[in-house]
Amino acid sequence: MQITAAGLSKRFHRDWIFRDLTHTFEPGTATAILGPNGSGKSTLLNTLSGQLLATEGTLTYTYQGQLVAVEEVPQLLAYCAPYLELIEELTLTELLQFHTRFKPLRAGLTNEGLIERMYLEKSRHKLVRDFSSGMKQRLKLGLALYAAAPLLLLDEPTTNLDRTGVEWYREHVRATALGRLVLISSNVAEEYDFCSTHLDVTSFGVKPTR
Ligand SMILES: Nc1ncnc2c1ncn2[C@@H]1O[C@H](COP(=O)(O)OP(=O)(O)OP(=O)(O)O)[C@@H](O)[C@H]1O
Repeated sequence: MQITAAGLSKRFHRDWIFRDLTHTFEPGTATAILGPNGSGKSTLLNTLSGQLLATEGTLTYTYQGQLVAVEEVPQLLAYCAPYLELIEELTLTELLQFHTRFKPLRAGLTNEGLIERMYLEKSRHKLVRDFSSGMKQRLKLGLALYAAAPLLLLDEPTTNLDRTGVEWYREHVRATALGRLVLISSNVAEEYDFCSTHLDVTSFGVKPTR
């Protein structure tokens, strides 16, 4: 998946959140979107993925050499963010059965295989409502990282994770980033230190890290 932004700007009411981003997010690359609280990282992530309408500028999406209409982007993306909710009335097994019907897992991975990768075997039949906040975050991340989607969006991915959870995230994000376009909104270096590009939402100074 490739996203090309030209003069991209977003305003809420009278406030410009970001202005004039011109940048191509290349397939197979990972970009960290950085900036202090309230600077517009989540807004940029949601605008780039077509979930929020830009105030000015254009976005062009391509996948495997074909233009993609903005309406088709949701089918191609996997998203993990603190403000996205899980269906808490389902057990883990039920939730995976439901979720993977419209967001399939990558080839060769079964629901049971994903449960094992998330180390949630003992919670197969537990209601998601009764998961700890760290278990919920691991589940949200597992669903996004292991979805068969060429665009991966992660907003504050280690929210609620303990040390073991952070290490789990670091291992699995690297294992699943290959070949995808990955965008990570973050303030925590260990969430994005593998990213090849850093994009500061307050300045749009785009700099490669290596
Ligand atoms: N729907 C909305 N209507 C009006 N203002 C909004 C809306 N969504 C976000 N904002 C404002 O846009 C600004 C940027 O918010 P955003 O959530 O994108 O920042 P952020 O950098 O992701 O913050 P954080 O690091 O705290 O998650 C904030 O001032 C916020 O209040």
